[in-house]
Amino acid sequence: MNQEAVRWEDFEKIHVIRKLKEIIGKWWQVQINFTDRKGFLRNVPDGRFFNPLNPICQAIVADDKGFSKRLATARQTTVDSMSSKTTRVTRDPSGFSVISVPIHVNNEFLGTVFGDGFVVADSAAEQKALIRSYLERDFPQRSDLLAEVENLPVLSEKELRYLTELITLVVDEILVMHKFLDDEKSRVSELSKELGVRYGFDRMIGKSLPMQELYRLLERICDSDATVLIQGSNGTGKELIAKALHYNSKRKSKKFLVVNCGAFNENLLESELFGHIKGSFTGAVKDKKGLFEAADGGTLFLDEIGDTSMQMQVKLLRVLQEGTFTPVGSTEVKKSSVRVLAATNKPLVEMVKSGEFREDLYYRLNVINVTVPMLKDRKEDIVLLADHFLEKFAKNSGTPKKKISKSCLEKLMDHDWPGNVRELENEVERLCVLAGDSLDLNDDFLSPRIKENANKKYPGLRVNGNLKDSLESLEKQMILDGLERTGWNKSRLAKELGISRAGLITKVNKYGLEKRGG
Ligand SMILES: Nc1ncnc2c1ncn2[C@@H]1O[C@H](COP(=O)(O)OP(=O)(O)OP(=O)(O)O)[C@@H](O)[C@H]1O
Repeated sequence: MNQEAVRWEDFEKIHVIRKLKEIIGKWWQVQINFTDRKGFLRNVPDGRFFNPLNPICQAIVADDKGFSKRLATARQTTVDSMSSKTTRVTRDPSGFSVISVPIHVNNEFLGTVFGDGFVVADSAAEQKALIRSYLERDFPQRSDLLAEVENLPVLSEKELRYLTELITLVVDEILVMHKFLDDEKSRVSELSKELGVRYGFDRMIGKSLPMQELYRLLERICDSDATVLIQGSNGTGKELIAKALHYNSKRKSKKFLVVNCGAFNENLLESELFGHIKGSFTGAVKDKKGLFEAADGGTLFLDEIGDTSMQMQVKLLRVLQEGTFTPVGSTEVKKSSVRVLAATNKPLVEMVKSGEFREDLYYRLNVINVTVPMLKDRKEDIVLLADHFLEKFAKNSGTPKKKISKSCLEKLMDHDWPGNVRELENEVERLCVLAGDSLDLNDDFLSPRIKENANKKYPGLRVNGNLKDSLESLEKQMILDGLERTGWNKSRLAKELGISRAGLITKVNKYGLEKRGG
């Protein structure tokens, strides 16, 4: 796959990485996290989790200012690691040691494996003093924390080497995973055979565990005549599943017909499903076959079944139980051998309880239940799906296939996709259209809600409201972080920020960032 995303969430699922993190935490109370190429901490549940064994670090991240300092340290360390290619052990402004090992895949910098919350033997006394004064200044009420300074893990040179080795093992695991991803596409068929992994069923795409289970279920039920109830949120692929069931069944040479039960009023739906005879109502100028008759021998897909009235539910029950129905205005009982598939995004069980849906019909429909997972619960499918939609767009528009940038794909992975696969399909199409002739799809073209959502994960960056306020808040944050990082060395920071020292001093005064007590 030439455009794999960095799958930060998946790193946590790798057994070896989990074990290594556990060991590092247990031995040295060092919390291992990942930073992306911009230095943002990833996979930090709730944004704040920190090694519970280290009470000082816990207190720091629970405090807004302390947490933002930690983020600033992670950011700066990552930026410094970008060009170094080697492990860096540095110190954050509060006195703790920080270790970061860069992750490079195919010469591309992806981010770092980042650890903090310890001190090193050589400078332990000096670091502890710094930490004490930091705690006294920022946590004046927490004298208990001062006592904990003595319990902080002090790493000897040898231990630091071990720690580096263990973190490098974490990086190695990540590289192995990326290698696997790169090779993945070319090995799809081989893998399918070796591991029994399915990348699709009919035109359905997805290789996540829930989709694998779904394919297995579909395989087992496609040839049966039993009614199937397909449940899932909007855009999860219910209709696609219904089609796949039909075209993989012995009925495939017969018709597959779809009716959206929510789109008709009671009378029209009845006529649509069962047909009518001429003159049975105004506008019935000739006899019309209903879908149950037209789909005889094939499959009828009743979409939005949760939207049908109680009267219609009685009629549906009859045709499902007896295979018979009567066209509107007729007395003739007709027979049909149709396989019925029904779908809904409504909670039918609840509706049965509240009396809005007939229990007998529910059981009659739900002989086999297929529940389609939401896209946010199978994010590993996003890459494959996006690739599939890029290919589809290229084919339909007769243009070369475009490529989604890594950072853009990362944002797609961060989004929760309330509209599921349909929303993703629309987003990829939008990206392709907005990119015009360009083959590279980058963040600029993403929908604002997806961009915003990604930014929300990074505290400190405001993306809504007044532009001037947002820029000022970002400027203030950058200056504060920089001052702390450089130990209030304004000349150095001014140089780093690319502004004059006088300009920096004006801004420091404007934002009231003068060092307290200094
Ligand atoms: N697993 C998948 N692989 C490829 N395309 C998919 C997949 N799931 C959904 N799609 C595509 O996403 C779009 C929405 O799917 P579909 O209409 O089947 O969803 P639905 O659950 O029936 O939606 P609704 O509840 O809104 O009717 C379609 O274009 C479909 O082809």
